Amino acid sequence: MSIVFTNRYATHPDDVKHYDTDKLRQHFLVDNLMQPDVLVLNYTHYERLIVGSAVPVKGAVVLETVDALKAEYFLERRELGVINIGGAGVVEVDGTPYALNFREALYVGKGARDVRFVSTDAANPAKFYLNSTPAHHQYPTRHITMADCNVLNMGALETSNKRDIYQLMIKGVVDTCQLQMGLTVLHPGSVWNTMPAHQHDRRMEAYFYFGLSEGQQVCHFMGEPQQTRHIFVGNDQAVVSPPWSIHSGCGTGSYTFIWGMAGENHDYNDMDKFPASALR
Ligand SMILES: O=C[C@H](O)[C@@H](O)CC(=O)C(=O)O
Ligand SMILES: [Zn+2]
Repeated sequence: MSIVFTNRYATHPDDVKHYDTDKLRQHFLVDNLMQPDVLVLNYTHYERLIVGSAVPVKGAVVLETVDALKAEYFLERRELGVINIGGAGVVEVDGTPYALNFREALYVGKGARDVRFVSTDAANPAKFYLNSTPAHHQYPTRHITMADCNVLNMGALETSNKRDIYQLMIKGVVDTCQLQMGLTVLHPGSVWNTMPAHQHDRRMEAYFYFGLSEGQQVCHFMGEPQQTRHIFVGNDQAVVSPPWSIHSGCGTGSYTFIWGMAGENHDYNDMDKFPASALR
């Protein structure tokens, strides 16, 4: 197994106004996820959230620490959220195995020393999406299934945004220091997510898109509401959303995405909404 590590600094909205397509992609698109037998870690300087992945095929992928953390072990001062979007797999936390099926999640609290990812069947490997943020308190490690989580039924077919938001790591379901994560599944025929769009200057967010058919893309909208930009996103790619940015997408086909947030509070509903007519 090998490690791919990238470092991404934060941006100012006045600066981003002047970015062309390539520069927007360089700063916000994450297109190196889900590489077999690689621990992928993209360290963002937005709330120091790490966007990563582990796809174990030949053996286990181990959550090794990296020099940038200057930590004895990866979760010495961090918490971790894991969601499996592939075949059945197991996450071992200090020797305790947690079986994670498709769309199931694991919260791993600060202090876990040995975390490793394994696929149950190498021919249909698990694909673990990872978000990790700094933590200052140790909360218990928890396995969360789709049945355990809170579900929001949003949108309508008439507005092409009928979708179900599965809040896997959310206040009331699992205790975390700052991490919130969930899955949003679009109904057939619906292509818009997060419309009306919103901003939450208290928290950053990352959107990871998957389940797209061959050749399909999601056009992800970002920027300040009055100064939007777009990024075309392919399957298994993510966009890092700064606190000042809206984050919304429209697919050329159906898709699912994982959202992960970190920042000031745990109030999922404290977003500032912008109707389509307010966007520029
Ligand atoms: O702050 C919350 C996040 O942006 C997402 O949960 C929104 C979302 O999945 C959707 O509306 O489709
Ligand atoms: Zn949001």
